[in-house]
Amino acid sequence: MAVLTEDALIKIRRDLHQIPELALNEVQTAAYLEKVITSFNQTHLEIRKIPDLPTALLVRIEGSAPKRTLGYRTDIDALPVTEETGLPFASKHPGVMHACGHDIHMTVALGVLSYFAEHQPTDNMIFFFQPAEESENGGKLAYELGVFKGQWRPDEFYGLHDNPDLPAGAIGCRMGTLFAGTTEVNIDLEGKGGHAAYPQDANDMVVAAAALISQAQTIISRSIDPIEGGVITLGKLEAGTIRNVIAGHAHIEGTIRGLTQVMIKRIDQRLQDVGEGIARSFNAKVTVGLNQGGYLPVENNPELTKRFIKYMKGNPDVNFVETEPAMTGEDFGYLLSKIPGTMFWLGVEDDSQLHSATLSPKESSIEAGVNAITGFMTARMAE
Ligand SMILES: CC(=O)N[C@@H](CCC[C@H](N)C(=O)O)C(=O)O
Repeated sequence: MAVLTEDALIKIRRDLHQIPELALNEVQTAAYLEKVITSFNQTHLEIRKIPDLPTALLVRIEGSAPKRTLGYRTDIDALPVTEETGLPFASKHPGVMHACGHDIHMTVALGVLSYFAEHQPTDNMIFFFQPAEESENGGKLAYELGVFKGQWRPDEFYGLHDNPDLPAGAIGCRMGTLFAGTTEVNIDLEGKGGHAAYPQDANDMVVAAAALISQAQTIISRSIDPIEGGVITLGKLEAGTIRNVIAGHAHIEGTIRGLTQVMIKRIDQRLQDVGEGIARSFNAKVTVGLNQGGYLPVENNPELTKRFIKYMKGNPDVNFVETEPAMTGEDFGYLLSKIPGTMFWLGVEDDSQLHSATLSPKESSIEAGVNAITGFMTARMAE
């Protein structure tokens, strides 16, 4: 296969959209990606699998006169969301959806890869198709497995995230922090179940969980500098079995966001404090589990990002938008803490937010993204 045309890219995106898989289970997705990649010109290309991270794929293209190795990363996992777009190519996997646009990310990466497979780059290139961005820290897992060593270590790493708030095909970026760091939150409350009619003999964890959730929201409004900001979202609550049994257990899952490690640690500590307070006041056992894993703030490298922005601003075919930091998280933050690089947005123009069941990115963004990235990589290699 030659360089992917716009029609081919859209077909690939729709195929991938129909087979979304959760973190570390991206088996069909990885097989599909491999099939597409093996259809490219293989002359200078090497595909590598990682036995301990079996849904990851790495591709190396040998440069003709390499001065460096350029890395490009895409995430490949999906979310436990039931799709409500009504599209003819909607998810075929019940309860799972590419609701964060990773189908777009993968397709753009394949488009860029197809170009350089056909037009040998001067620098070496590494493409990393990364499992488990939404949870489970795929980037960190790969790094800790020693994947990026020797000829597989990029000198610089680039990656994108789609953005429904930007016009289709626009490139958004900023110097400094692009995305927040996050902490995954798991809270368990243990009390005593009982009959609905006899609360005095039980210890109701629905009421304790409700109090904890309300108090947690005061952390941001009362303990955090409003100029700096932060987020606590508790997105999942499980408790009880039936209306007339007092629940003796509740489970809460959520996420904390801050633009600096200091801020994240401060919010983490305050949530621990709230958990201890609820334990005392409800005579319950409260376990607050906090795990940042690889979701460090996404810090763009100053030198490389300056070059990136200069290229995008100077390219008349690119609609470049200087963006504000966002509270979205990304485990690319971990890889950028080890290898310098730049993360940026690709506009996909949609009324629905990321992670929503109706997200429907504009497909014209794909070819625009491929062209902008291919152009940037080519220009970078000429420096
Ligand atoms: C771009 C995006 O939506 N990323 C996810 C990353 C998840 C981080 C982690 N699992 C957490 O939930 O804290 C996001 O939710 O921002």
